[in-house]
Amino acid sequence: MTDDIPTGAPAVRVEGLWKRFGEQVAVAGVDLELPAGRFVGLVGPNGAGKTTTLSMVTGLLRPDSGRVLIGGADVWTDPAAVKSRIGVLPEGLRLFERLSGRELLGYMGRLRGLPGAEADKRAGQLLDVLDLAGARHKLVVDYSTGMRKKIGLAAALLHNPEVLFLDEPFEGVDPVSAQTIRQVLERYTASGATVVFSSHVMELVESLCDWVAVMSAGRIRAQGPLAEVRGAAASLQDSFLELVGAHGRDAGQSLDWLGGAAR
Ligand SMILES: Nc1ncnc2c1ncn2[C@@H]1O[C@H](COP(=O)(O)OP(=O)(O)OP(=O)(O)O)[C@@H](O)[C@H]1O
Repeated sequence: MTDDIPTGAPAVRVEGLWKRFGEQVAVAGVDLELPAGRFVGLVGPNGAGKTTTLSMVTGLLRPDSGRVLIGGADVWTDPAAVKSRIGVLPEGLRLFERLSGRELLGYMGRLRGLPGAEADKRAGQLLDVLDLAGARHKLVVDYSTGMRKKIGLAAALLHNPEVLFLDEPFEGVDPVSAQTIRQVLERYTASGATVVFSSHVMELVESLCDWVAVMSAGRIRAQGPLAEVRGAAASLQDSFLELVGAHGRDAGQSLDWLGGAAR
């Protein structure tokens, strides 16, 4: 992995994206240019606008204004061209709860236009790799949080998309499965595909991503190669706290009633 500036067309281009919910401006003019073949981390504090941005970028939520291009196709004017190119694991993913894991993947593969035999083959392979083979006949409604993340990831990967968008993909996933997911995603980006994922876990982003966008209060505060965004800071965490203005914030000192000594 290198930190050079990309020369090819970006995998994802976002121009002037805005979204308001009543009085609340959730996304306030976001511009992004994400190069192909990168592992991109979108980081920001709670309420920064990450989920809202990813929802608009993946065609799940209509922006108030702005434009999103994926592989040159406009998400909102040419959705069919975009949908076949992307895989999405959204926050609070809704699944077909009354299907088993195996049935769900077979069905999703067919929905994505794969021939039945190919859909079933890929479904079986993904269930094996993600350690869900033992639960393939269990109904999705009975899956744990981590299992739901993994089956959602499998569904997003089935059609081998060019760009994969993942909202907090490691939340609720055990360390062994997290390592597997990591390896699957690293292999996927090494072949030229792009992963864009949101996370609060800076160490994870620092160890996985080679490109980072930092968001706070609806705006992008920094974006670029990991080393550039980290700058002179000791860690991405330090640079993040600096960028979102969290250094020097009351870290609980005012809660003088809290703790055994105060009793
Ligand atoms: N459907 C909605 N209706 C009203 N306000 C919303 C809605 N969705 C998001 N918001 C507001 O928009 C802002 C951005 O929310 P968003 O979920 O995009 O942030 P986030 O960065 O993903 O946060 P987190 O890390 O906590 O998941 C927040 O202030 C949130 O309250």
